[in-house]
Amino acid sequence: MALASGVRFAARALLRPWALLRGTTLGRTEPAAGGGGDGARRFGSQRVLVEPDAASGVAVMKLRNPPVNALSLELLTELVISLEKLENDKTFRGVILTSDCPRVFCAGLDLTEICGRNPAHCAEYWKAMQELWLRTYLSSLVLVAAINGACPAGGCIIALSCDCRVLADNPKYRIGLNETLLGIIAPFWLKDTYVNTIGHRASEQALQLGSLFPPAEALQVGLVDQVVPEDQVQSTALSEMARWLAVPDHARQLTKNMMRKATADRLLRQRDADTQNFVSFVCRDSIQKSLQAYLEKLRQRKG
Ligand SMILES: CC/C=C\C/C=C\C/C=C\CCC/C=C/C(=O)SCCNC(=O)CCNC(=O)[C@H](O)C(C)(C)COP(=O)(O)OP(=O)(O)OC[C@H]1O[C@@H](n2cnc3c(N)ncnc32)[C@H](O)[C@@H]1OP(=O)(O)O
Repeated sequence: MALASGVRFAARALLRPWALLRGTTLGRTEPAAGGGGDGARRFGSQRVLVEPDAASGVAVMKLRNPPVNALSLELLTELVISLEKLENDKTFRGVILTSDCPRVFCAGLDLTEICGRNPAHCAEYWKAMQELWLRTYLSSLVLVAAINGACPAGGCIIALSCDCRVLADNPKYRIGLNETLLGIIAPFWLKDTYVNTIGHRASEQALQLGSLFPPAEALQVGLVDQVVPEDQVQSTALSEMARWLAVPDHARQLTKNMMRKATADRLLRQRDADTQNFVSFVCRDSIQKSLQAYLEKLRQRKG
């Protein structure tokens, strides 16, 4: 079901002008630096770099939307399409998601997509966010997040929808759902994903407080599976991948589906209502004011 809706979304995206706007170049293939054969060819789009390794069946997908990988509409669209491309290619069994931007894995929702925008734009944006979550949460591929930077809010959503998370041991790289501190509320499907990962009580506390966990605490609460020195994030993600790929695909995929389907179905059943909730909530004057103030604060705070 999610696959069908993903295909529909991708087709829609390709037909819609915004998918082609601002320099999006989907499906470009080019040799990796220093690379030679098929396994070293990389492809992707302007904001998502894919480095496939056909021999191992693993692709590294890098978010590159500088300066902070904010989830713009274009980035969301390109992530969905790149993932779909890998899912449709039977060569690939696993994807490592990481950042191409220094110090930041992903800054979450691109606040400029919901500040001062009209309701139709906010609705389109939120549908793209839902689609990325559904697509990653239910992916038949093994997804490992190699978290090499700060990972707040929407960044944490992406990491949580992976099967496994490896975080670089740097106190500046905090991870969590800090929505309440912005005066906004995590949607129910994100809350469910949090609860599925760290349990009810820990989620209740962390969500209300808007906690952003430094690495040791993130490990302790179960938000990430490994914390390693920064220069070992990629190699550890590859070792984790090998562990997950040692399991026969069909058994692992059916088990993943059994564990996650109910959570995804809950959103699929009320996707339109969730979109309407989001739009009416973020378009309120009071919410717009607090988002605007938060953006201003970010712009003034340097370093
Ligand atoms: C009743 C209720 C009913 C219904 C509810 C329905 C729906 C719920 C509603 C909403 C749910 C939303 C769920 C998800 C939410 C989110 O993701 S919100 C976004 C949260 N993100 C953050 O809080 C992170 C903010 N950013 C940072 O903390 C830092 O930037 C960083 C730690 C990521 C990186 O720090 P630095 O490297 O120091 O970089 P700078 O801070 O200097 O930033 C550089 C540049 O980037 C701009 N920027 C940063 N983050 C964002 C962003 N998220 N969106 C847009 N722009 C961002 C920042 O302003 C700087 O810009 P310039 O000054 O260079 O112009």
